[in-house]
Amino acid sequence: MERQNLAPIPAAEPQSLYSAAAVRQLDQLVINQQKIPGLALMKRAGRAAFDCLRSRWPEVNAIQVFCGGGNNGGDGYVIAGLAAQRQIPVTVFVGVPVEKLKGEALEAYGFAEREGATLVSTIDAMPAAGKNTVLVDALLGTGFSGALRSPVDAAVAHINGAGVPVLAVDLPSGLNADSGFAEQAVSADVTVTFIGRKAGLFLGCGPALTGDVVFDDLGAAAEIYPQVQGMLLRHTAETLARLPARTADSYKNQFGHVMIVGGDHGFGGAAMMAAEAAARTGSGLISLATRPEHVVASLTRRPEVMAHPVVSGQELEPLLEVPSVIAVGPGLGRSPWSEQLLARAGRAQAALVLDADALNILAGGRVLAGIKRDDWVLTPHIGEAARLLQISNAEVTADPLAAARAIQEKFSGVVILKGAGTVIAHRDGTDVINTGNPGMASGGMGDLLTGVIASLIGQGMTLPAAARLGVWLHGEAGNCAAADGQRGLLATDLLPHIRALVD
Ligand SMILES: NC(=O)C1=CN([C@@H]2O[C@H](COP(=O)(O)OP(=O)(O)OC[C@H]3O[C@@H](n4cnc5c(N)ncnc54)[C@H](O)[C@@H]3O)[C@@H](O)[C@H]2O)[C@H](O)CC1
Ligand SMILES: [K+]
Repeated sequence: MERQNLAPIPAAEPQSLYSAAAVRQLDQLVINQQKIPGLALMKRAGRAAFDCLRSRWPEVNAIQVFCGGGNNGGDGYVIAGLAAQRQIPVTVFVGVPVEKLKGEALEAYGFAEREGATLVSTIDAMPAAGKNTVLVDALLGTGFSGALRSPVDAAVAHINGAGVPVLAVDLPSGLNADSGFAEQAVSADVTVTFIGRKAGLFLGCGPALTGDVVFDDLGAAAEIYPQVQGMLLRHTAETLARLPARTADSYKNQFGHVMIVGGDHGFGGAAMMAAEAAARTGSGLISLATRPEHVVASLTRRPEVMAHPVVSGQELEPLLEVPSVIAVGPGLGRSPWSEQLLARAGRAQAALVLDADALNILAGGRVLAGIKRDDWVLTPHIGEAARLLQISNAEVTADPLAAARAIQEKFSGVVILKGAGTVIAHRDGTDVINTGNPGMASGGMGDLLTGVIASLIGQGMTLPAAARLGVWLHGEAGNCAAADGQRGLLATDLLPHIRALVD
């Protein structure tokens, strides 16, 4: 089926993510072009955070602010001054001696002092946190780098051990603004971030550390944003409207033909799961090329799926002309049989989705060596990404954006690097989708995602749009299925929710 050349779907309310460097550029543009001085920005930041604190914890009767030596600390001093002005008892941990403070941070320190905040220079001088105490983490923001140095590390541990609500200013201290990597970091109930949403808030450890993310543009004008490069678009959802509508005269071919290739000895379930996910996402025709022993099971479980027994790549060849998209990988394994199937499918005309062991075989460099395709989607998790790049898992986790882009450069196509925040790298840029939940870290979830994405491509979406919508659908279905608890969540629990979301 000729894939309709659908224009990329305009994402619903795309929210932009930025690196720390890009936010500093935005900062400077606001100061220079809008003539808003840095101190005014700091006061707005402090005010935004303070107002968020009061609205979230109206019964607060004591505030403890932990200030670092930079402008993140400066924001903290503004918060302390505002609290003191309103007779809320406030104690500030002055993390860096006042003689080392400079510029706006020093002015903000003077504001807190004049308004009567209690300033202490050691952690153990901080009062015990009572029931209605709220802690404010203003230690580190976008200026953080490297491992936490003293006394910030002790302050972070103290905050995390206090057992009372925590508001993080701009970023939870210890979280890398670009990658979401964190070794030791504040765990917050809410993070108030300014001017630009940092990518790290939605990647890696970010979602687990930020609590709710509240954004305040501090008055930055809309025309400031397009001037900054390196925008990462965070799509909360592609509009579903562009999927072909199912009308009375629809015919099954119109919704694409997906073929799943996989299911080596003992792994037939994974392949069938992907086939079922494609069916639930709305594909008209689904076929499965798998080991003969899985054909009967497949036919009994899903008679709608056309199961083909294949014992070699040669047998697979003639089947490859028919589908509009082929997903290779669910339960594929790494046997000679597996390699033969990938070698053939990898050169088929149809668009491809490669997952799981198809990626591990590709990483081995013997099968499809050197091949690059614009019309394939690779869906590695951290370990598969590390193998594709021949680097360590830790290096991938340290900078998922860079890893996803590196894979895209090496193999072309669209790369979905799965994680707490999922990164989608493609020719025109990078998207981050943060949805799903920890309950989804169980077997079969990846097989489902493969089937969903293959189905959306088969229904005519462009590969980047199918990747964005597929990741979002998969995560949202996981959230719906986990409504009554994440423990024991099974991949098959998502299937009815996928169907409901696309309907
Ligand atoms: N445009 C905006 O987003 C606005 C941001 N504001 C706030 O300013 C900070 C960025 O301030 P900056 O001074 O550049 O950096 P930080 O305060 O985040 O940190 C620098 C501070 O921290 C020390 N430090 C760095 N790494 C470590 C480490 N590993 N261990 C210990 N200490 C470390 C460094 O020595 C400095 O003392 C931004 O996040 C916002 O909160 C503006 O106020 C409003 C507009
Ligand atoms: K902070």
